[in-house]
Amino acid sequence: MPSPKPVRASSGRSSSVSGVGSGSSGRYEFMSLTRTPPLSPSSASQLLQRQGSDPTTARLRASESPNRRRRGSASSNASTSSTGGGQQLPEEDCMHLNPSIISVALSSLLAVDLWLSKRLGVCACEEASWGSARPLMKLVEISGHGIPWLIGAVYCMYKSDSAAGQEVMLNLLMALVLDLVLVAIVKAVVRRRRPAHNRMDMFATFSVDRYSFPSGHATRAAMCARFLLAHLVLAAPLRVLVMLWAVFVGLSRVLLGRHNVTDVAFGFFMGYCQYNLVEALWLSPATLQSMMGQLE
Ligand SMILES: CC(C)=CCC/C(C)=C/CC/C(C)=C/COP(=O)(O)O
Repeated sequence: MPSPKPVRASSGRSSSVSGVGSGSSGRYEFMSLTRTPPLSPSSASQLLQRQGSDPTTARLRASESPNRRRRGSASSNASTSSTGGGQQLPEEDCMHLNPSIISVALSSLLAVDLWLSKRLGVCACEEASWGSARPLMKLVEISGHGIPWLIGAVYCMYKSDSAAGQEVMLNLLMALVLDLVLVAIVKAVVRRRRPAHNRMDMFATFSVDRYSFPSGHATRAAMCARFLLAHLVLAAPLRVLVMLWAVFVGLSRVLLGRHNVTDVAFGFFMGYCQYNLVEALWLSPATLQSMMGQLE
């Protein structure tokens, strides 16, 4: 069952077509019009038949010849369902006029998300209300960037003098690469634009990083925090610090205007799940030896 899709009101065709279907149901009639191929005289009359409840359309219908109208209603009766008012509407349009609760809930969530994210973007530029905190936020951004984490993992693996330490760092490296790949895939599929108030002045980004869903910093922060808490022996204050760091990295994405709230929330969720994947794919010395053996 097709569900209503968001309408792009900016295209020239959209605005001219929506003018035909004014009224509260215009949006959904407009949806069905946009799916129709370029209008020929016959398809135009079919479209007009589908606008039965609209006053403008009713006037247009009145100007049609009676013969044509009779033919039209006879053929449409075969494929229509009746409405409460006794009017006949194509089944397709009936479905568009009854958007599911889920799509309404999703649209509302996205509207709240955009509104809240814009309000929270208080460090989006120097002139913003918390603009003076922007340099600090950018430091937090760097602390969650992929490059320092990759360099840090390689350095620690190289410096570690125990096999256990090297194993942990190797798996952290694998986790970081996995995170970059998964985030790039989701960003490329979803293609959600960054907030309009974001300044694209991040260092070292891939082309998919022009998209904002999910936040790569949030996935990395959640995954790395779980990784460090599970594999490093840390005193309680340090454990709290690791968790606070992860939360702050996520929060800073919204304050800097880089992301909407939902990008960060989903990023945290995705990073949390990614850690489970890392555990499942854990590279032990035995696995590594057998992999090396297969390569030789
Ligand atoms: C060695 C190598 C290819 C490193 C690539 C590291 C890199 C450029 C990571 C991208 C990090 C980044 C800017 C992610 C975007 O984060 P969002 O939170 O803005 O989604």
